[in-house]
Amino acid sequence: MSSRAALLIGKITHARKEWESLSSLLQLKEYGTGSRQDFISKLKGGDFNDVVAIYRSNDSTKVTGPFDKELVSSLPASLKYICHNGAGYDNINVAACSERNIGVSSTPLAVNDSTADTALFLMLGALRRITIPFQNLRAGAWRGSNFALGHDPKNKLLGVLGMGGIGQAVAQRARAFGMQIQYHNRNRLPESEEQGAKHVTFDELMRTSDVISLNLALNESTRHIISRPQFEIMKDGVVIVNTARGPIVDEAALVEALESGKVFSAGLDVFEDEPEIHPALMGNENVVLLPHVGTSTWETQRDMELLVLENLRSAVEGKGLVTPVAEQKGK
Ligand SMILES: NC(=O)c1ccc[n+]([C@@H]2O[C@H](COP(=O)([O-])OP(=O)(O)OC[C@H]3O[C@@H](n4cnc5c(N)ncnc54)[C@H](O)[C@@H]3O)[C@@H](O)[C@H]2O)c1
Repeated sequence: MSSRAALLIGKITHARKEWESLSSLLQLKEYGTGSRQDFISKLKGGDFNDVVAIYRSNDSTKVTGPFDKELVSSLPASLKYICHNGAGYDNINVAACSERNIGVSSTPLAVNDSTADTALFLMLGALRRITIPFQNLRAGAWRGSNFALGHDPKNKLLGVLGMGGIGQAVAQRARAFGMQIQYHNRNRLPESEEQGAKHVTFDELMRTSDVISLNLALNESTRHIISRPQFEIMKDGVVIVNTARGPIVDEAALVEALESGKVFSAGLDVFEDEPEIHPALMGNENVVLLPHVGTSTWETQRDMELLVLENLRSAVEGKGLVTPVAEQKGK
């Protein structure tokens, strides 16, 4: 039996067999449930001293809390890789991991289709202000007295902020609905990959888009990147779709912009203080709300788990991580 171990934090639901097959390479340990305090005391007590790679499930932040500086500094010296299940990894302090030479991977690509499908679902729902007839029908009022006409996506200008894997999948789908596409990204895409989408400045995207889809990662420079000054310059009647991360939008400013009519409607899968939802969003029938279910399909959940395991296997076999996080690419 190998003296090296892998540690699963949280659960694997769809690729259990594939996880167990790693036992030919490594000893397999698990920390399924517990508390941050208990986890840290096990780390300090040496229970995981032979662990070279961690599989970190998406929901395990509920068990251990974020992998912040404190937790990263308690990880065993043997640890070389953290393979995280999730495209967003804002609950891992990557700089602290890099300082300790710990490689971190996430699960981009696998999430693109289901998250983009969710964005389109929210966009179409928001354009139609679908919450109103949804609620009225279930209340036995058929369309209801407050029912009003919505808007078509056709010929509208969609602004994609963050043209990575999900942003591109959103653009591809929106094109099929007859939308024009413009985008702003940290780095402009090669022209061959733009598929007709126009690269514009952040300001131009804010000023001219009919619908704005948020598809960028959350970090210190993108927190509240959409706040009062941005709402002020947007077109009257703009539609906002957020499937990225809640804190990218200043939620209080969004509430004001919805209440003033500046924003026609919003489709939100993510919130600033999940699972708490701003009461003014909850009470606003012009908002379509989902409880962070962007990747909640059988196919995508399995693909994500398999990609975490692919990263873990490749890393422990000495071939490096397959999908390292952006901050560590090329290292
Ligand atoms: N709702 C969900 O369930 C769900 C599912 C998957 C991912 N997400 C979120 O979606 C985000 C995007 O995922 P992805 O896989 O497309 O990531 P990605 O890394 O492929 O794309 C993000 C893009 O944003 C760009 N970017 C970063 N900072 C920017 C800035 N300040 N201005 C403009 N562009 C900027 C990057 O250059 C990159 O092209 C993730 O970080 C995650 O938080 C949410």
